[in-house]
Amino acid sequence: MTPPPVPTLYAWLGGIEALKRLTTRFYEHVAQDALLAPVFAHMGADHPAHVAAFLGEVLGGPATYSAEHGGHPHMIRQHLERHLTQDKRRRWVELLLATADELAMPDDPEFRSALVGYLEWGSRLAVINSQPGASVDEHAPMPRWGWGEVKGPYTGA
Ligand code: HEM
Repeated sequence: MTPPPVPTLYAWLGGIEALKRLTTRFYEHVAQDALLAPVFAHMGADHPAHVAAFLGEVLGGPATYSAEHGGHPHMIRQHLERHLTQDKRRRWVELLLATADELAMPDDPEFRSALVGYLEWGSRLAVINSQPGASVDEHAPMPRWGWGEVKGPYTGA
C-alpha cells in the first residue's frame, strides 16, 4: 500500500489563517515587551499579515509573499541597518514559540523541531543582515523549509 503523502509544514500547522493568528498575537506580545517594543515601534498595521505570508511561503504554502510583497529581497531589505542584537533575536524567537504554545499550535516533536530549526536559521540571518555594511542580493531566492531529518509529522512511532 502506498503511504499517505507527507503534508507540508504549512498544511500541518493549519495554513494561512493559523499563521495570521500566530503573528497577530505575537506582535501584541512584542508591543508589551520592553526589549522588542522599540524595535517595532514604527511597523505598519499590515506587518503581522506580511510576516504570516512570508512564513507560509517558506513553510511550503503558496508563493504569496513573492507574488505580492517583493519576495526575499524585500524581506532582507526590511532588516538592513536595524542593528539587531543576539538578545533581541533570542527574545523574538522565545516570544514566537511561547505564542505558538498559547494558541495550541501543533506541538509534536517533529513539527516543533522543524519550526525551531527554521526560526533559529532565519532569525540569525536577520541579525547578520541588520549589521552595518550588509547588502541585499536582489536575486535571493525564497527559502523553503521542510521536515528535515524527522522527515514528517509524528506518527506515534
Ligand atoms: C525567521 C526570522 C524572521 C522572519 C521570517 C522575519 C520576517 C520579516 C518580514 C517578512 C518582514 C517584512 C514585512 C513586510 O513585508 O512588511 C520583516 C520586517 C522586520 N523585521 Fe523581521 N523577520 C525575522 C526576524 C526578525 C528579528 C529576530 C527581528 C528583531 C529582533 C526582526 C525585526 C524586524 C523589523 C524591525 C522589521 C521592520 C518592521 C517595520 O516595518 O517597521 N525580524 N521581518
